[in-house]
Amino acid sequence: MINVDALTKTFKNVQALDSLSFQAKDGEITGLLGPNGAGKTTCLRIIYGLLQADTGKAEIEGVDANQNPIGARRNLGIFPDKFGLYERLTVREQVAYFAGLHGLKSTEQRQAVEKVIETLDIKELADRRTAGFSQGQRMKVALAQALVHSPKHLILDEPSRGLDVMSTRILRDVLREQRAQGTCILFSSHVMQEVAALCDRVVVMAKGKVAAEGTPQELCDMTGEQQLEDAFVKIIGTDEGIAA
Ligand SMILES: Nc1ncnc2c1ncn2[C@@H]1O[C@H](COP(=O)(O)OP(=O)(O)OP(=O)(O)O)[C@@H](O)[C@H]1O
Repeated sequence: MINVDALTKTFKNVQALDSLSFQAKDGEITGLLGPNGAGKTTCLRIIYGLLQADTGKAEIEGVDANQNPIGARRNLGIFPDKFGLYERLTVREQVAYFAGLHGLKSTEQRQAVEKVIETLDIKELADRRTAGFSQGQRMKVALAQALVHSPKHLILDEPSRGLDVMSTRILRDVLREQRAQGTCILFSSHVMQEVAALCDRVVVMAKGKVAAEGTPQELCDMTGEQQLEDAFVKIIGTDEGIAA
């Protein structure tokens, strides 16, 4: 489980997070939905230990991400907002490198790399260097890096940005498979269809706070709307920055 407890973060005079609290449970896909600038990336970066919160804490399976980032990351697969790939490495080398960072060695590492290459159906890419890869191909490599150590928690920042329909479907299938295996999945998005299609629970964020949370049906019920899109607009007070 991921537990976000009263996180605050200020950049100079911008309050990015304002006492943000929510939980993402195992075996569920939790969507962090909010307009541009709502604080989604800031929140995810604190969870994966890249940023220090001013106050509050983020815990992965009870491990504090700020106090023990290495311990927290052991349990975490990260699909970051900018996936920098090592363009001189082949896909296989790259995924193996990440497996190594997570402590997988020799046979165990080789098996994990081959397994994730097979799961994501990227055998044809495996021995190519990633320089010049398309957005969808880069996404698959980033996903392979995130999954290679079979993490119990998976965090994805705007995972379907720039992807075509086929790549988006592959991504969704992988996330559903991971959920079926009990993985705790947290992803951010400002695309409503994506959230509606995938999420068990939605945390609607605006101005660094939780504006509402619940299942898509609960969000409709609490706003008296039939369509999720209308519910979101009512909760946030505007449709600016949210994509249908
Ligand atoms: N390093 C930084 N320095 C200054 N301001 C920052 C920094 N990182 C984030 N911010 C500000 O904090 C606020 C929240 O940004 P954040 O990137 O977390 O939002 P977001 O919900 O992920 O937005 P988007 O959907 O546009 O990616 C914004 O006002 C942003 O400009």
